[in-house]
Amino acid sequence: MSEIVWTIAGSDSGGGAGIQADLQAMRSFGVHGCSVITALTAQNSLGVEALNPVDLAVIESQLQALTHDLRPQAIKIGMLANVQQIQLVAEHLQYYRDNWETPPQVVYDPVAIASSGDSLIEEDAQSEIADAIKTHLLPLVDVITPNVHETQMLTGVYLIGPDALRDAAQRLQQWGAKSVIIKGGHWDYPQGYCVDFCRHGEQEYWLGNESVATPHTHGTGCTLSSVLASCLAKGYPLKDAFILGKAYINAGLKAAKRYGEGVGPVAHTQFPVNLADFPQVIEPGSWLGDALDFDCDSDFNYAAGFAPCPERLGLYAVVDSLDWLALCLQNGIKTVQLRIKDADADNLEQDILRAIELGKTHQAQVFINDHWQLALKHGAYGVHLGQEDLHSANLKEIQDAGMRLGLSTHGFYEMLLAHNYRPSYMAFGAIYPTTTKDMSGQIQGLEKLRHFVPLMQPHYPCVAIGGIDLMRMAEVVETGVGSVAVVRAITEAADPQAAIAELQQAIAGESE
Ligand SMILES: Cc1ncc(COP(=O)(O)OP(=O)(O)O)c(N)n1
Ligand SMILES: Cc1ncsc1CCOP(=O)(O)O
Ligand SMILES: [Mg+2]
Repeated sequence: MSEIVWTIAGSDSGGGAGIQADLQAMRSFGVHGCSVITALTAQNSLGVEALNPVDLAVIESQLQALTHDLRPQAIKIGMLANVQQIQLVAEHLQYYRDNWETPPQVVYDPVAIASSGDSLIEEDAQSEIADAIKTHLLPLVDVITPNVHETQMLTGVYLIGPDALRDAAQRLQQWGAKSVIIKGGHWDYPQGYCVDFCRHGEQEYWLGNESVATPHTHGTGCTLSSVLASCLAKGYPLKDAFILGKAYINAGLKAAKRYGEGVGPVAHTQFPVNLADFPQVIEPGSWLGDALDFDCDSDFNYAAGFAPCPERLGLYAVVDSLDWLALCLQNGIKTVQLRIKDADADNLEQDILRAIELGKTHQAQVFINDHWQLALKHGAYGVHLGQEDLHSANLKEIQDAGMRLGLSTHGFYEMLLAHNYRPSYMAFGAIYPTTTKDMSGQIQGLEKLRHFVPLMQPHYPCVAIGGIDLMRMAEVVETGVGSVAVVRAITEAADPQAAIAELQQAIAGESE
């Protein structure tokens, strides 16, 4: 545990929301949570009996103590009971931004109404509070996570459909929030589903799943924003944090129990491990995409379910020439990819044709990178595509031809997006830094690979790629991944044949 996350929020005497939920969620994601308490709410499962805002001087002293030591990578802000508290917290955030070398990422959950329906802000000052949030806080916020009611309160936009969510999110961005996640828990659109929307800069992400049938939803908003802050502190991209937050909430709702006579708390479980808890990435052309009226390009070629390939692909050589491909096959590698990045290469079609033939001669799985039309034309065993190819390649034709489809993924969001297509295998990368390709900002590391493999390997062969060599093979294989793809470990080896033999041994677990 090396990352620190602060929660600046209210205490919930009932133990289901506020600081009490935040610290539990942070613990589940392996970060150290610190707290700055803004109010001592008196509440139970039936409702809020008193707000009891904490004096500004007491909030200030907590912030000072944490500023002197325990500086955070991320801050989650929850209940701020009045305009003065908003101003004080904003002043601090501005100070961190101006004076700290690495200012923390700020996630703001603008808690206004508890799940019981009771107000969590001083009611007679609602419009002043909304103004103070917009003027002072939003310019300093990285991610704001309002629910439907809070979105309407802040923007005045009535959320009748997806375009209204887009509009409201853009307004919040215009007031300064870099990213907006609108939680659809109360939206029920389409009926029976929980759809959440994220606008990150200009990008849009929609996640959905069937609503979990439980009345015990207290603390879901606090929990989601705490998971987001924890994941951002760990360096995850927002879209991956969004996925994990939703999966954690779904698991918590399924495990939620009744305490008291009213609305029980969402349960706190662990880093999500069950695929069934993960949301669906909603794409145009999918059932949920249609239900939400997403524009769908006429040439969108959605296809799901591709021909299978062996469950464990073993050592997977990725090479850029026919000579290398032949050498790998001659030395017993059964999975090889021809990755020629120059689309105008003189002999491109000839090389692809020959690679396909060589694969057949050696009874090996030869995948063609990028050039899916030529792969189709010449009957390749399979193609390997990146996520950016998904909307341009003719997936239906690839599927109909019985050709295998391998897909690249970089993180949890892309993993779930790839899952929509039920590919033949899924690749995760880059596990380590590599000089073969610019993967800056996309290094996954072993910790994430340890999460990807148990989630996806029951459904697809999984491949680890990026910066893997003989030295690192043992720790990669230890994750359980059934295939390891390498470029330089073979092509830059002093003795490539010997390197292939050693890599094969290591992947089979036979090395010392
Ligand atoms: C096995 C395997 N995994 C990932 C990749 C990367 O593919 P892609 O994202 O299409 O990027 P380019 O290779 O085209 O640069 C791969 N080639 N093979
Ligand atoms: C093509 C690709 N995709 C993700 S990492 C990578 C390159 C892997 O090369 P190396 O094994 O030399 O690090
Ligand atoms: Mg590619």
